[in-house]
Amino acid sequence: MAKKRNTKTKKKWFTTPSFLLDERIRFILGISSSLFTIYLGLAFVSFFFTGGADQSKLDIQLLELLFNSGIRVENWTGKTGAFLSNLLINKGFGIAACSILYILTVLSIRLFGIKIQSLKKSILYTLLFSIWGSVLLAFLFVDSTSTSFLYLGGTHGYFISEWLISLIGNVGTLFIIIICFFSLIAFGFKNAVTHMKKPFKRKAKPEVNELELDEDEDDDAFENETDFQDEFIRDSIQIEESNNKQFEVELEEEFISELEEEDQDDELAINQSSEIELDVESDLETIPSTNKQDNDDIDVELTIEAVRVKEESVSINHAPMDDFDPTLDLSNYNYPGLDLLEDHHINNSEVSKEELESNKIKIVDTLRNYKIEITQIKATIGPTVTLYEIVPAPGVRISKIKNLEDDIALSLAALGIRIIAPIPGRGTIGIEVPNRTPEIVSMKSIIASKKFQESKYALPVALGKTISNETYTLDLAKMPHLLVAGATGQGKSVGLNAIITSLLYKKHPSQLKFVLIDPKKVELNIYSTIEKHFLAKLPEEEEAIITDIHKVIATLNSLCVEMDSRYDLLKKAHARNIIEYNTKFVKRKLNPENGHRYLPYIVVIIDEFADLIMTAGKEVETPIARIAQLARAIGIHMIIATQRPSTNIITGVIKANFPARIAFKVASMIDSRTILDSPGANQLIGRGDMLISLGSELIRVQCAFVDTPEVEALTTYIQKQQAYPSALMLPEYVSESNENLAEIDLQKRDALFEEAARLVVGSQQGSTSAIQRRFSIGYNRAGRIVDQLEAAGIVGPFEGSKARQVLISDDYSLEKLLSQVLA
Ligand SMILES: Nc1ncnc2c1ncn2[C@@H]1O[C@H](COP(=O)(O)OP(=O)(O)OP(=O)(O)O)[C@@H](O)[C@H]1O
Repeated sequence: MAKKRNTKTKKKWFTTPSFLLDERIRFILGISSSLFTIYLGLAFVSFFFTGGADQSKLDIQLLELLFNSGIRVENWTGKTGAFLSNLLINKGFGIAACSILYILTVLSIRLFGIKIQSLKKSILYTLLFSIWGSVLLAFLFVDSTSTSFLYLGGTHGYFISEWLISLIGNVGTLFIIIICFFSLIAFGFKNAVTHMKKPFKRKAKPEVNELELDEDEDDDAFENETDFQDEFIRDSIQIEESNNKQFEVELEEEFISELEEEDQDDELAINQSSEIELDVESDLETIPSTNKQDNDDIDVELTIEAVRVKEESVSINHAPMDDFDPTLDLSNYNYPGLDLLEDHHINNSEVSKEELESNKIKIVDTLRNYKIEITQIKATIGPTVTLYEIVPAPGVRISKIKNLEDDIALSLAALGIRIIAPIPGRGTIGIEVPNRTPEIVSMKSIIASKKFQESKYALPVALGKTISNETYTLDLAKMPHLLVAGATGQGKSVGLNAIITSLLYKKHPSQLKFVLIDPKKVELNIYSTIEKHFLAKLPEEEEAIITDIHKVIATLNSLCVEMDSRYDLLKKAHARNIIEYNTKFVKRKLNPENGHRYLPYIVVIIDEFADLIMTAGKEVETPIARIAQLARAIGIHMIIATQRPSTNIITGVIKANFPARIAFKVASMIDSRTILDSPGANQLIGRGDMLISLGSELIRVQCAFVDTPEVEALTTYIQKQQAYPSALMLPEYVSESNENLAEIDLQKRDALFEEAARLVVGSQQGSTSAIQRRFSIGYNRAGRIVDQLEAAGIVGPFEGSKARQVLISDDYSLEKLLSQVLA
């Protein structure tokens, strides 16, 4: 069942010219083509009546016919219509030439963007049919040419049939025509051979042993599928009379795909559904239904018919369509332009030759003081630091140079010197020295860079520039999550804005949603205006930017629910990850009626993760770890940021699940180790200077600078455009304890139960957070008490983000109820 369809890429027989990609041109061409079809149709019809009268005029030279206005014809569509009809019918394929109208109709409809048939197959089979038809008609009505102006088989038909008759005689020609007929049917219609063989096979017994075995196996294997799929599997066994399992599975998948409105470009049989349906209807009328269980042998025909009936209803209701385009919901959405961003580096000054030279001398001298000779030194100027790469003389111990970090810093009188000894893969030792006037790397230059613009990443993030001035981009989808830490004021918020900005520049609102968690309440608020375009939130939640700790817990758990439901969808679709799933969905291989939906990426950003861990501990750590462990394949990615890089915040669980980390400048080497598992972040110079650790790699990057007014301009630009009616709704999260309401034993109620009941009734507020605050207890315990209150009938059921209804209106009723409960 889970076997994959063979996904060979097929070469396109025809590539659409670029001008046809313009919808307006397609529309105009569609109208023109439709009107031309009608015109030609009228010309043909008229030709049958007026062709005789016009014949003499049609024999004159074409140019004269067309340009001599003195010549008039009877044909309703004028000389052009008369000429075309004569050319296609009499000089071409006879009456069979009318089939060109069919091709033109399919083409016109296709130009309007509606795909009812495969154009390739329509053209091919219609042309073959015309050739065959013209030969047949010419053969049958060979004498009619002498009595009528109309050549029923056209000149082509007469020529071929005359030639065949001379070659193989009348009988031979008839046989050739019959062979061609069956060939056309056999190749043109799927399963046509089976249907044609039906009358002969009716009494023939299938090879019982093999087939019975296969059928049993398949019944077991697919017992959880619908009856209809079972039928199909039997169908595939019997049609092919083969026990080749692989092939059955392929057929079955193909069929399910058809059900789900697959774009059947390559399957003429499905395109010809009306013929199949006709076939089936007549079969059903004539063949009495046979109970399969009555017969020990497999009834080939009966099962095939059952399948066809199902196929019929599906193919009528869901004609194959073009690929689904998720961006069509907001088809007028304009991606933001570069003009919204600013050029911050206008005042940037370059590192002078003199600065480089003096640094070089100081480095060489300091090393010499410690008896370390170098053979080579090379400088690479970065935006904020310059990397001096040195090759030490043979015999120098690398650790010796490494230990001189402080001495070199002293002699250069500069902070933020970092020694990389050795530079991996280069065979040199690097000394990073901050530039006297650091350059600001503007977000604009990074977004405009070729690397970012041409990036094919699923979630492209442009972070800044490396030490060699290259644009540094990452695919967040591959990370798959990111931990960002750094002391306050070192560029973390700017870094988060750079990440969000780059995603906003590349993604359509249908493809990406952010869940923004901001306990500090100020950092991410700027994005609230793009709620209906790019944000996701809990149902009935007013604010899309989550600031309340309880809502954070509910949101994280809701993301876990979303994660589980996405996994179910992937499983149902036999897709391994979101990309495969969405590709199938876009190709219309997944039916929305079966719960399938286009899955946008969800990027969860938590700014100040420390606040959450401090207040809710495990309650946030557990869902974060769960999402981090599992969410990669289903397109949920997390970025968590903190300015407190201590081990009680960045716990082992968090670290284990966030292999990709960014460190801005931190106060101590210990902090650096906590974030990156190595020192270095303590030697950064701040203001966006950062170290990115991707597993084993450690890269120094100057973060792109994007200022608040720029982000505002960007969000305003997006906000002004057509939006979805609301933010993406995350699934409602119902706490687990709630589900087991029936199992709650009030005899084992919480010690605070009574007090909580009085609080709730007194304040007429059934909120978990109120209980939590009032009694200074954890969220879980407060949740359990509320569940017990519900079980006792004091509060109503969970209602999403709204507070629960209080069912007891006064203290008297409460005391009465409590006396019963406590008894
Ligand atoms: N990439 C950068 N390039 C140039 N300057 C920067 C960059 N990033 C930050 N800065 C400067 O540093 C200041 C502080 O940055 P930011 O607000 O991002 O710090 P932070 O780490 O988020 O601080 P906090 O944790 O207190 O919010 C900015 O106002 C800006 O002047």
